[in-house]
Formats: sequence, C-alpha cells, structure tokens
Amino acid sequence: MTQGAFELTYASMYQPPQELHDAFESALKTFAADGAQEHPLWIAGKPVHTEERLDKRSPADLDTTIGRFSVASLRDADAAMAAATGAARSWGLTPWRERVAIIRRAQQRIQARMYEIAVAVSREVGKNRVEALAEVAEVVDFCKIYCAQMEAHEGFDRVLPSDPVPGMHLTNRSVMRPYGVWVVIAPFNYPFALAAGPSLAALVAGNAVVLKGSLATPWSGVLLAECLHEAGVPAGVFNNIVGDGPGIGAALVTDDRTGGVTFTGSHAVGRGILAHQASRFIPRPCITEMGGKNSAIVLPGADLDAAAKGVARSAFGMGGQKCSALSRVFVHEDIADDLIGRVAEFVKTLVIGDPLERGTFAGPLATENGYRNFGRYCEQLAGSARIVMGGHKPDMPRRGQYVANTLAEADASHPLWSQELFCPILLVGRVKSRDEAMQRANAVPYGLTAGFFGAEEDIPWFMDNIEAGVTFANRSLGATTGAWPGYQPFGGWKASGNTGKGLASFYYLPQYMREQSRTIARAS
Ligand SMILES: NC(=O)c1ccc[n+]([C@@H]2O[C@H](COP(=O)([O-])OP(=O)(O)OC[C@H]3O[C@@H](n4cnc5c(N)ncnc54)[C@H](O)[C@@H]3O)[C@@H](O)[C@H]2O)c1
Ligand SMILES: N[C@@H](CCC=O)C(=O)O
Repeated sequence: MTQGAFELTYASMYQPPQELHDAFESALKTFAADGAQEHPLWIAGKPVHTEERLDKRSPADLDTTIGRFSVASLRDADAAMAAATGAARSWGLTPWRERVAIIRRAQQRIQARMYEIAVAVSREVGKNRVEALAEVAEVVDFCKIYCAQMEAHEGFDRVLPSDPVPGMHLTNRSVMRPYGVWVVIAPFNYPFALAAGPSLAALVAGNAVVLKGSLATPWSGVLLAECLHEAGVPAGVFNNIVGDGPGIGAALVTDDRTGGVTFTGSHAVGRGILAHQASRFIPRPCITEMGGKNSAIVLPGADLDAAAKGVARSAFGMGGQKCSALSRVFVHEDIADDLIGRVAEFVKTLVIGDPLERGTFAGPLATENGYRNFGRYCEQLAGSARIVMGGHKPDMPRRGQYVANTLAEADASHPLWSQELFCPILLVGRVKSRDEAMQRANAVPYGLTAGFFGAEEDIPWFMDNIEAGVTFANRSLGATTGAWPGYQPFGGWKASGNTGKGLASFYYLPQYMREQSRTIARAS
C-alpha cells in the first residue's frame, strides 16, 4: 500500500505515517466487533449459513466474542468441491486477459476495504495494527505481481518454430493450462495473506479454488470471498469453507476431484499431505510451505545495536508466531554479553498489550494451544537454562493469551534448540568461531529463513553456506522476518518446503499450470 512516498511493507511498518493510524482508528469505529454477527461459508457464489456455528473468542480478551462463524460439515465440503469442479472448465477456458482483469478488480476491492480487513485480522489473530495492515497490503501486492507475471509471459502461451519436415508445415505451440480444482489450506498466523496468496495464483492461472482456513481464524477467508465475489469472480470459481483439519481439510486434500494442493502450516501435517498427493495413482502437484527453526549468526564486526534490534524484532514480533520467526542466535563469545545486554534493553521498550492500540508491539498468542505450549516450554527452560528475561505469563488487565518475551541461554544439547516453538522464546548460544556458528545453524531439519550480522566480507560466506531459502544480512528491521512480495521471494528449503520456489517469485506462478505441447500438421 502506498501513501504518498510511503509504501507499507513488513520492513517499513515500524514508522507508518499518521494517516494510516487515522484511517485504522476510523475503521475501528465503523467496523465495530459485533459478537452476534453471523459469518457464512461461501459456496457456488453464495453465502451459506450452516447449522454448526463457532463463537470465536478474542485472543486479547477471552471474555469477548468477535463473531459467529458457520462451520462446514463433510456435506458442505462436498458441495464446495462440486461447485469448484462445475466451474473449473469454463474458468480455465476464459481468456487469461479476462481473468487478469477480474483479479485486478479484486485487488481494488481489497485495497478499498483494507482497513476493515486489517481490523478483522487484528481481532482474530491478535496481531498489532501495522502487522495486520501490512498483511492486507501484501495481498494487494500478490494481485499485482501475479497479474503482471501473466502479462509478462503472454499468458504462458508460446509459439515455437516449425520443425524442418519436407512437404509439411508444422505449427507448434506450448501452452500452460490449469489443473482444475486447486485446494488451498491456510494456517492461523497469516489467515488473509496465506489464504489469498496461493488462491490468487491458482485463480489467475485458471484453476477454481476451494479454500479452507484455520478454525482458529475463520474471519479472513470470509472477507476474501466477499472481495472476490464483489470483483466478479464467477460462481463456484472461489469457495471458502471453515472447518477442522483432520476432518474437513483431509476430505478436501484426498478428494478425487482435487487437481492440486497448496498447504501452508506445520511440518507434521504438510508432510502427510505431500505423501498422499505423491502416492496417488495419478500423482498431483502439491506445494507445501511448512515450519521453521530460524537462526541468526552474530560475529565480531557487527553493528551490535542493529543486531539487537533485528534479533528482537524477528524473535518477538507477532509473539514469535511467524514461520520466519527467529528462535536461535549464535553469537561469538567475545561479543555475547554485549549483544545479550542490548537485546534485553531493546526488548524492554516493546509494549505487549491490546493489539488494536497504537503503541502495541505484540498482542496475545492467537491460539489456546500456543498459549499452553509457551507455559510448557518455560517450565522446561526453568530447570535447564539461564533465563535472561521473560519465562512467564504476565498479569494483564484483560483475560487474554498474553506471554512475556523470553530470552534464554541453553546448552547445545537442550531439546528446544531443534523444535519449532511458535511463541516468543529465543535461545542464545555462544560460539568460538564462525564455522561453529554455521554448523549449529544448519544442524536442524528446517531451512526457511536466516540472518547474519557481521563484517561485509563475511556476508558471501554466510549466504553461500547457510541452508535457508530466505537470507538477510545486517538488517535491523528484522534478522529473519519481513520478506515482501517483489523484493524477497519467500520459500523454505529442507523440511520447510518441498518446491524450492518462493511465494511471489518469478518461478511461483507456473506451478499452478501444466504444460501442453500443441502441434498441428498441414501439407505444404
Ligand atoms: N513456510 C511458510 O510459509 C509458513 C507460513 C505460515 C505458517 N507456517 C507454519 O504453520 C504452522 C502454524 O500454523 P498452524 O498451527 O495453523 O498449522 P497446522 O499445520 O496445525 O494447520 C494448518 C492448516 O492445516 C489444516 N489441517 C490440519 N490437519 C490437516 C489434515 N490432516 N489435512 C488437511 N488439513 C489439515 C488446519 O486446519 C489449518 O487450516 C507453523 O509450523 C508455521 O511455521 C509456515
Ligand atoms: N512472510 C512472513 C512470514 C510468513 C509466515 O508465517 C515474513 O517474511 O516474515
């Protein structure tokens, strides 16, 4: 989102202009939370109210309900698949320029409703207002990028030379065609961006979509469905259902009518979905974006103030509930005390509180599960690590899922070094050399993001050796977090993702299409 010269991204979000706050405040007033408001599923171009409803509680105040959400049954999931199957053929045959025009209208609808969507995202996830606004702005950029890529590649339709056969004229073409119905499974932490990003790519490529978001964050998908409907996406081409993973999600990804799947979520679930798609008699494409256990390396020569800010922002932003969150820092022993002191000082300035308030850095944890896990991890650390700060659940004016930013030093053998925690816990390890730091950074199965702070001449060594899909050096705005479409393609290596291609990169969109070679022979 651009306001004057200001462009809102996850890196620029720390100092947004006053107009952005004013517009958010005004949306807060007009788009008030009405706990009794009913939110439907969207199937076959229509809102569908179901018998089963979920009263969604605010993670910031568990005594407040933010809306009543229809929950899909297996019959609703089947209806969504049937609607998408019925609509897929004509959408796939719609000229790509028309599809691009519709997605551009969707971009305008999302832009026009940006502040109210951000209010909803902030309320359901508990993320602060700028994180929420940036999440919506990211979707605007996904629309722009995928439409521009279709145009730049002329709809991925290429005329090829005639082959040299005497007495015959052969016309050759390569066209990229959609798979049919694409199932998108989204996580709770970026319920708008990670539902919209894959859905928009699938749609512009000509697939019909069935989206299933997380039960923990059911609102974003409804708003996305409304925007796409307002933009004129034909009935059945985009369907949104809300339901549990093992029941409704599994039904979608195993359905015979599914043509391809994009899953964003934990490794435990993603791996199973990927195995299923690969083992079918007709294997299906499957894009999995999974967990992370991201590290930063800090070496002598680093600007330690910049490092402290970058480390704290990426470890504790959004309560550590980013797949890109920093959870391990390896710092050279000569500068370790200095870095730890600066991180602790900076963290004291970060406000934990009501996510809708202007000054809040981090709100509550989004899920009950995450809140419980945080307590468990802190108990584990209490007996076996040096807790520098945090390690508890703070007293707050409201009964929300609030936790303290936690920094701890633990032995290399501690089990929390290798497990994704998804809460604001940062482990620090002292190292004797840059090679020891690299060895420990790479000694986990994940490979999503990584950061480095140190001398310019060490940056190529870091980027050439680190096993991660997204790398940053000397970035105080976030050591490992805050990739933005068009600037930093975002995708994981190793157990963090199976395709090796980042969201919004040049290589992403073609994954939603399959190539057809077309040769026509005529006598010459
Ligand atoms: N790599 C990335 O780009 C990226 C981005 C965001 C989040 N994540 C990861 O997501 C995780 C946090 O999100 P979460 O807790 O919502 O993840 P999760 O795996 O629990 O759930 C993700 C989605 O999968 C659904 N699901 C669960 N079981 C299923 C099944 N058997 N079949 C089909 N669908 C099923 C859930 O209902 C939800 O919609 C973290 O591991 C985080 O690192 C990764
Ligand atoms: N794209 C976000 C992370 C999304 C995953 O949770 C970032 O780069 O920080």
